[in-house]
Amino acid sequence: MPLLFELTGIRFAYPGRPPVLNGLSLRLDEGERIALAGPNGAGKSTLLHIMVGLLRPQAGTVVAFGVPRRNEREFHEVRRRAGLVFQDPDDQLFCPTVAEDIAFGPLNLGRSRAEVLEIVDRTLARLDLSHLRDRVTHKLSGGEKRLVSLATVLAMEPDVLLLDEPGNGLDEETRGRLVRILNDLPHALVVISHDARFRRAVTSHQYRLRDGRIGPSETHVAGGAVEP
Ligand SMILES: Nc1ncnc2c1ncn2[C@@H]1O[C@H](COP(=O)(O)OP(=O)(O)OP(=O)(O)O)[C@@H](O)[C@H]1O
Repeated sequence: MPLLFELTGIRFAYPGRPPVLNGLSLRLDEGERIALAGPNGAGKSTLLHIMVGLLRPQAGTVVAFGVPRRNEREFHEVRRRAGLVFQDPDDQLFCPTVAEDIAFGPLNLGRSRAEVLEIVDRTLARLDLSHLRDRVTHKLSGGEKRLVSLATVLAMEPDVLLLDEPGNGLDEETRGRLVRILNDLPHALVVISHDARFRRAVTSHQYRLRDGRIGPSETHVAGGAVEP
């Protein structure tokens, strides 16, 4: 079985800025669940965007689902199979209502109207969000938007979830619910989070992005089980 993702020697700099990522390598295997931590501005979001081809590295290779990906056509399939939940839900949600936002992806994939209605209801029920079905998206609370963002991605039935700070702004109870939801999903995961407890709850391996590269989290290196 090929690796889901294999990034090697990635170098990326925003125009006119020093490199954010510099010689970064990362592998994600089938069913694997990894967390990424690291200081603000270390390049964690940038990395997820590179994985799905929203940004192109200046050097290095991205192999996704066993195939080297370089151009837009090659990344198109990656974006269908790897569902990216953006750090800011307002980047994800753009339809008038929650149901329309969740329907957008599957409709774009050519699913029939009847299938899409079924997917919308099933996805909302899976996340315990059925009560939000006909709400106006931009009037949802921050936490509700975050969960609806996840719903829009799950509705596309991806193989891998790439989650950028999915627990941000959620109250304790809702964050617990998100942990249960994520642990019930069969997907491979890459989760960015500054919350060590959340990372430990939903992933099995933790890495730290610093100085443009990924290494094991300090606590793993030190052999300790407890993170600050
Ligand atoms: N479009 C852009 N143009 C120029 N610089 C950018 C752009 N987007 C991000 N950056 C810069 O690149 C660096 C990495 O940003 P990125 O969002 O990937 O970091 P991060 O590790 O996800 O941070 P955080 O933990 O604060 O979310 C930051 O210094 C950021 O200011």
